[in-house]
Amino acid sequence: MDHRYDIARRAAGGGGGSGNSSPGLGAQSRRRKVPPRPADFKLQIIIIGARGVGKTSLMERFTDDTFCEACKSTVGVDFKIKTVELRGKKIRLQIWDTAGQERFNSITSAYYRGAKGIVIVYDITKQETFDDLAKWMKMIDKYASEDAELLLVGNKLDCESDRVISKQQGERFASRISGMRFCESSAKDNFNVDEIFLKLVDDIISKMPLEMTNKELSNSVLSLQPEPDVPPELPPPRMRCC
Ligand SMILES: Nc1nc2c(ncn2[C@@H]2O[C@H](COP(=O)(O)OP(=O)(O)OP(=O)(O)O)[C@@H](O)[C@H]2O)c(=O)[nH]1
Repeated sequence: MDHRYDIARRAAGGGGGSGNSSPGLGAQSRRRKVPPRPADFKLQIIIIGARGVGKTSLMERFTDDTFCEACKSTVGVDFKIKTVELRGKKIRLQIWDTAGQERFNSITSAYYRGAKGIVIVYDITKQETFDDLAKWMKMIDKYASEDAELLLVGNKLDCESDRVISKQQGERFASRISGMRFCESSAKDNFNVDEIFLKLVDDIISKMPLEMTNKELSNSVLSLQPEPDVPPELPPPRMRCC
């Protein structure tokens, strides 16, 4: 793990309150929690890729440090929030997990536009999930913002003995697309998971104009708004449970 990346714990209560309370205040006041410092801005990241490659597992490993062996397939979209600190900024990440099944493409495509970062996942043990990458790239070309950062991820690295896609193949694919990064991960073994998201966020903020990272962003697409920002024509995302 690269220690430049410092994941902020969402400090609900910030130390339990008792250490910050005046002794003369009543029980009600002693219980009052210190509000966490608000995030400086918000970023949306979307995870795409074929069915069963581990999109939900990567998201849940990153946000909750959990792994589900037998997850249900995502229907439409799901999301999770995580706040991180990078380059002295507190960033609220809204991570959108999309269904890999083709029949949901018309729903999931609506979430591409607002994403500043896109994680494209394949399964290193399944050839067809790698072959599908061209299709996902077409979706990106059609629906995503041109300046979105792209990261290709070969997941299920713990299944090395079943590997059919070499690391070089993944690297080669990514090298053909301008600015696309590549890495392999295991949501199961928690390998490279934080790195995927934090590197992507670091890339995004390093390319943002300084004034956007420095001051209030009330008029920008990155401004803090009530969550989630569901495209207006869509129903709210399904809250998935394993
Ligand atoms: N061995 C191994 N299994 C994994 C890993 N990541 C996910 N899985 C398993 O792969 C299956 C599918 O994982 P999901 O996270 O639901 O995949 P998904 O891409 O979100 O699937 P859809 O929602 O159908 O698009 C589950 O049984 C997971 O437990 C991994 O890193 N290693």
